[in-house]
Amino acid sequence: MESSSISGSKIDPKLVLSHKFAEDEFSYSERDVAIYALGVGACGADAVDTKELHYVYHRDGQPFIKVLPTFVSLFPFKKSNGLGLVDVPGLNYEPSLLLHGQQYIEVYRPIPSSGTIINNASIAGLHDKGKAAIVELETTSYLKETGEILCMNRSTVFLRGAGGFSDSSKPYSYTTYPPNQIFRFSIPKSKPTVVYEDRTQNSQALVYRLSGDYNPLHSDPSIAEIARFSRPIQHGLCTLGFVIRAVVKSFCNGEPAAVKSIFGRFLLHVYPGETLVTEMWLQAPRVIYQTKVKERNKAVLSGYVEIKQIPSSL
Ligand SMILES: CCCCCCC/C=C/C(=O)SCCNC(=O)CCNC(=O)[C@H](O)C(C)(C)COP(=O)(O)OP(=O)(O)OC[C@H]1O[C@@H](n2cnc3c(N)ncnc32)[C@H](O)[C@@H]1OP(=O)(O)O
Repeated sequence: MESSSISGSKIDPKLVLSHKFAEDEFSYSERDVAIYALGVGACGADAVDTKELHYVYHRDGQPFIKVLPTFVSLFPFKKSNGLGLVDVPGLNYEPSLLLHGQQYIEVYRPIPSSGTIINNASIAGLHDKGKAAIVELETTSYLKETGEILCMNRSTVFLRGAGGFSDSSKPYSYTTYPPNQIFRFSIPKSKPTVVYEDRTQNSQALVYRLSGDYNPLHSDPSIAEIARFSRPIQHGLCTLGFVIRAVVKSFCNGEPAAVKSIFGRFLLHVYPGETLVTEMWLQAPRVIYQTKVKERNKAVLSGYVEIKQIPSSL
């Protein structure tokens, strides 16, 4: 296999994997946490929801607002040069054809409602899928004040048209992490433990982008068309935020600090305004989930959440 199908999309694995990102620092406030929560639909169905108001408001005098575990999925976007996958030597691709493929998150301690974070990023994987290249960006985030590790994000991007860079008959595939780190799961055939339905707003992506992912694929009809969609699509991480909020509500009594790790694979795009129906199966300590878009009856996301302690009432 040699060069790729889209001109200008040439990948040099050696160069890509040897790239070193500069350390990044950024701060966030409770306002950022609340805007994120609204962007992933918190209180969207019920403004006084007792399991959600604490994400956006100091309910009953609580000193800090609570932070959804997926808030940390924003951290890789806080790089000084934006997305983090631009200006990587040897990584040439057509940006309008980039799609978010998967997200894996580990949260090691309670997420503060404000703080200063230091990010360390590296390329953790590169795969040649022929029609596409897959790149995995791993970002470990530390609390600046104490130096403690807070979380890790592994973001997988699917670069349509950028595959075909292997120089042997075996497709190139490399990761820096052990394959067993991500739990292999299949969607159970049994009846789900909980089914949760949530309608996204027509303006959902326009609200979500204010949290820091300004890719015009999610806001600009002409860019969406170049990317081969009929209209702007929802950010994958916005959909993931909706789903994990449903898991926290259904299995953690609304307590976001109960979440240990999260995995999600984006199976198909979501258009803002569509209804997400999430089926969840409790397989302690995990909740396996699959989300479908009701209007098209298509699966759009599946994965699992690992929970520290399942309430005994479940
Ligand atoms: C700072 C971090 C950067 C983060 C990125 C930020 C940019 C954000 C962009 C978005 O939010 S885009 C919106 C969210 N994403 C989507 O809507 C994508 C939805 N998924 C799809 O449309 C499809 O799944 C796909 C990605 C186009 C792939 O479908 P396709 O039919 O082309 O693939 P297959 O033929 O089934 O498989 C080929 C090969 O690739 C592997 N694979 C398939 N899907 C994924 C995936 N989602 N993630 C990772 N890998 C995937 C699949 O296993 C096959 O590999 P092999 O099994 O053959 O080895």
